[in-house]
Amino acid sequence: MLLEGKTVLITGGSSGIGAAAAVEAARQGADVAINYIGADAGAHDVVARIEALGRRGVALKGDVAEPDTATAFVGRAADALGRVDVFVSNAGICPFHAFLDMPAATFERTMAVNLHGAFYMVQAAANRMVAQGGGGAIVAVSSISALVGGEYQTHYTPTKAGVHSLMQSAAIALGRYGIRCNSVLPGTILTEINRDDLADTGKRERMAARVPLGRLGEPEDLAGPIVFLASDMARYVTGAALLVDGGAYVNLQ
Ligand SMILES: NC(=O)C1=CN([C@@H]2O[C@H](COP(=O)(O)OP(=O)(O)OC[C@H]3O[C@@H](n4cnc5c(N)ncnc54)[C@H](OP(=O)(O)O)[C@@H]3O)[C@@H](O)[C@H]2O)C=CC1
Ligand SMILES: C[C@H](O)[C@@H]1OC(=O)[C@H](O)[C@@H]1O
Repeated sequence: MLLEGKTVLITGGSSGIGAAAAVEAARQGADVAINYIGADAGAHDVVARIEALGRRGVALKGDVAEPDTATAFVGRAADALGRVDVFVSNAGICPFHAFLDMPAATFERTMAVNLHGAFYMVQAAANRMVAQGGGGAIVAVSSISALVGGEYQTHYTPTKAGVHSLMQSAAIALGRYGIRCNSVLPGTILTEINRDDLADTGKRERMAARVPLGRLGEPEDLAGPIVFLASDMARYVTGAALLVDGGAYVNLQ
């Protein structure tokens, strides 16, 4: 098991990629704490799946856009589970909208959740790891959207580029403490975040058609890469970004 005896904290763990990563971390031997903002039923289901694997699970509600949520989540999770070995910054939103009439509130909320939230959470987790000693691993869920654009994502893609950049700089700042920082860059993964957008069958088929592996992703497709980067198997990997997109990015023609 890749994470035996470790404790893993994941933001946005109540659904989609975060939920899949939480359950896989438990399957790989970790106790897991998840943060979420509203989906009590989803969070409780993930905790039940963690406990069914014989591990401890904790769900803590809070808005990652609020700086205090970060210290509260890391502190309460560490109190419950003992320490913080792995931190996965995953919570995010993508309210699709055209550029020219993008409401300021939509732009600012997307920045606050996706980028500011990641910063506060990673900072709080890193401070805990430094204080407890022994190093650690941080994995941030960025996106293929850190590298390419989207017409209805002009507020969103900069946040994903920012998260990718945050991991690069944090890798330098935290290397001396033995804390590794990496990002995963998912392609299009079928989750709640894009359920409405991909209800457009034409768009969904066009998106799938550009994937060399022939399908859009499932949340479980991210679980292995996240666990790998979190594990000691990746002990000399830091500041790296791992595309998990079925080959979509390289498919120019
Ligand atoms: N799906 C995709 O195609 C891709 C997704 N990503 C990224 O993956 C990450 C996870 O998204 P995905 O699994 O797809 O989407 P989901 O909508 O399924 O999951 C989003 C998670 O984030 C939580 N969340 C949202 N806002 C907040 C907040 N303010 N504070 C705390 N938690 C919050 C949600 O909690 P709750 O359930 O309580 O609302 C939920 O647990 C995001 O960062 C996204 O940008 C990257 C590339 C592609
Ligand atoms: C939510 C989108 O479908 C998804 O988000 C990303 O980051 C990917 O690039 C997809 O566009």
